[in-house]
Amino acid sequence: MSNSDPHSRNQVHYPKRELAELAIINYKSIREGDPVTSQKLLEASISRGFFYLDLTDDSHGRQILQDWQTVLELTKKWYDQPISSKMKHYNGLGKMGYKPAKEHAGLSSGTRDGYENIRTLRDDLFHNPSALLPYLRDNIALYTRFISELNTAAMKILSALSTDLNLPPDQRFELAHDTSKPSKTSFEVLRYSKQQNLNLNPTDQPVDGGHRQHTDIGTITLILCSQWGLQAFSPVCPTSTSPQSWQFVAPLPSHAIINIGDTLRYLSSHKLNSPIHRVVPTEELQDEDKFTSVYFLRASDDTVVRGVGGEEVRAEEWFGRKYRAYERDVGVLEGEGLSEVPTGGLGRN
Ligand SMILES: O=C(O)CCC(=O)C(=O)O
Ligand SMILES: [Fe+2]
Repeated sequence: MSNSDPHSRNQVHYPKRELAELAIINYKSIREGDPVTSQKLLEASISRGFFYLDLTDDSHGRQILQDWQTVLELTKKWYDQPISSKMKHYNGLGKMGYKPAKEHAGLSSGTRDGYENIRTLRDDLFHNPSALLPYLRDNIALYTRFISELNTAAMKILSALSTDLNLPPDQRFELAHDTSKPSKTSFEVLRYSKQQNLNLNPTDQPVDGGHRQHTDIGTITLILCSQWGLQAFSPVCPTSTSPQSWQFVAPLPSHAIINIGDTLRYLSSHKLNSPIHRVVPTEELQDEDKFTSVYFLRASDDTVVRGVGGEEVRAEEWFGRKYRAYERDVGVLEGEGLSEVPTGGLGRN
């Protein structure tokens, strides 16, 4: 195995963790339109729906990595204020601004999630800066550059996939992402509180924490994270007879983690896979909070797709339905006939 192989590299430190074997896609090659890389990208998007994007040997990739560090520093500082100050920026479920922990269901029935979130809508950044959180507005040049680069990366991936799938010009995925139309595209930074008491729970009851299993709502998700916790469900096909398991997605330095979301699965007539994933607290991280920075590229609000059960749904409506479902406990969702929503119809809630 080569040195850049995520499995050989991480097995040394985490021998007991089952790892997801994901393809590594070189961003520079995607930008240059290399057909071999593009084919590899398509295969990864059809199979796991998860892959790494190597940002190292491209100037735009390096700019993303550099700006991410500055954004993280600013965000960590913001998170360190008292909850009462942060709650002034809470605008409700699925809205821009601050989200406190426990708003969504947790990893198992009866528990709640373990992360706070700051959501910035791309539309606010470009068209309505007065709606931004003040610390973002004070650094608007940085955020504009960073989010523009993240958007370019996500759009390059979409465009390569449209070409790989030989889509006719009027059905290319890019067309559903017209930036002159409103969308729920957002940049978010999640903070998972450290789980210091995880293994000291005397009753062995499930505890609050992590991020419930779900599929993402939009088209392309680009994750920047240097800490463990993200897991992908395997096998990807719910009807497969091979053993089911959760596999860790190892954080690789200087690589983004990309996954496909529901809307792109629907737009591709279910050819591309929108993988089920979750975040679990891990023992090694109990002395520090985990931060995940994510760009969620989403189709414009008026995009119509055939979703769960083949019925038509607007992208905006799918967003609202997912958030209402994320909030509800698994048992409640079943009672309401909504258990397919968090995983986009992939059969596990
Ligand atoms: O925190 C992570 O690693 C992933 C977060 C995630 O899956 C999400 O916000 O949709
Ligand atoms: Fe997700």
